Amino acid sequence: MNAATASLSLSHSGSALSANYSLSCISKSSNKQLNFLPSKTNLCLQKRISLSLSVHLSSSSDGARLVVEDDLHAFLQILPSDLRDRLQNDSKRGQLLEVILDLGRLPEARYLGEFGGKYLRSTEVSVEELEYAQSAVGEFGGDNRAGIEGTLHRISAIRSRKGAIVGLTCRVGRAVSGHIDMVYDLLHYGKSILFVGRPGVGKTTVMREIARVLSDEFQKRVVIVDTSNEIGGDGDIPHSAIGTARRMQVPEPSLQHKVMIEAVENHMPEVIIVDEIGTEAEAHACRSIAERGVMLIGTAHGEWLENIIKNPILSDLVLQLRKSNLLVELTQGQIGGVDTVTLGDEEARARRCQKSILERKAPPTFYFLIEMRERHYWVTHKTEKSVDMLLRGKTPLVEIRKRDDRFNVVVDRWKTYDRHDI
Ligand SMILES: Nc1ncnc2c1ncn2[C@@H]1O[C@H](COP(=O)(O)OP(=O)(O)OP(=O)(O)O)[C@@H](O)[C@H]1O
Repeated sequence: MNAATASLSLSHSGSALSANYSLSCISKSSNKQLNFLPSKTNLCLQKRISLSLSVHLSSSSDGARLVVEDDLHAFLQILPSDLRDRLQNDSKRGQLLEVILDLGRLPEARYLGEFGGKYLRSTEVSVEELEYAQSAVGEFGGDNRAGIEGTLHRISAIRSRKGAIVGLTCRVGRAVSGHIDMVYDLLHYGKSILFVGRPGVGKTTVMREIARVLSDEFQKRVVIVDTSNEIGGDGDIPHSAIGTARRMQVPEPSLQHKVMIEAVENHMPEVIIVDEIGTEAEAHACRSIAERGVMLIGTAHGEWLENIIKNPILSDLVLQLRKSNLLVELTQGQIGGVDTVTLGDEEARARRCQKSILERKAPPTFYFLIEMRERHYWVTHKTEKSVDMLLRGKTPLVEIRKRDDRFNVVVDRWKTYDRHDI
């Protein structure tokens, strides 16, 4: 795998910066020029006077595949100056995931994957340093998250009982182009897709790229319901990483479901993108949107499809039980909060199944469910089929999508589902 890093700095003073930049490289195999970034990007920066973009390329030996763009310079500005200098010269800064600032503790940097974490100095974080960081970021919302205007970085606060900020988790946001290869073919179906995966595996980052590809390449009317401004970045003008997708901000996280419905009723979207579906109201809003024929791209916390089936709040995303008139009793199910339908002998014989089965009464809201096990290792379910198999105690067949050591996407079809194969 080849990797290249390019740094680009732009300086400006005034209210708006119009930057012309393009990045291209020559594919070794075809000798073709590949363009990764738009040749003209308008960056409206109200306050910042300089901008530094780091662009990292991860590529296979026959051509570039992934372009990762961060704005680490803006991120570093909110940190104490000694940490800023240290991270600026850090050889692993391309892998920096988060900086943790907890009052009275040593500041820590956490890196992607195998790089782990490390303390950044031997003295504790002070109140003043937390206050400085707080003043350098936008306002914290009801979900205790804030951003840095014009960037994709996310700053999350931990508060004392009195409401004072005593800890900050500062996450580096990145715009990634090329990772969409993992699911590009699925987008052609126009069906809803739910991504699940542990925190930090890259769900939001992939939402962003899907928004861009569906709006710019597929020419769809895409609306992002952006609860903490994490997909489209902080500020009223969304980041160019979402392409021409429109972004609706959410005044208060508990209103996410209302904004989802408002998006459909007022703005005629063909696609709605929503991160972190976590409440019953949001799950119902998803169903209602899907029933109106709008494609949904969403994420939820949980590692496996079974986590969603067993979660009484989210299970509506993947199944809805049918109360068959053939049922003779309803008992507490073998699967989490799901009920078991017990069939009469005749019906069980006719269906050649056990007497106790679990049934859906409607197709799942999300046609595909993707378990993001690792950044480059995804398990794809056809939700309806997999749910039916799991409810009957059988093992579904799935598709494994991963990158090989040359960074090409490899799709293994008809694989037996195994929760522990990575
Ligand atoms: N393909 C990628 N290449 C490089 N960095 C990436 C990639 N995908 C994600 N990242 C980085 O990994 C970190 C976590 O990504 P992201 O916020 O998308 O995860 P997440 O699964 O949405 O997490 P959470 O559930 O906590 O919101 C971010 O710093 C992001 O910039």
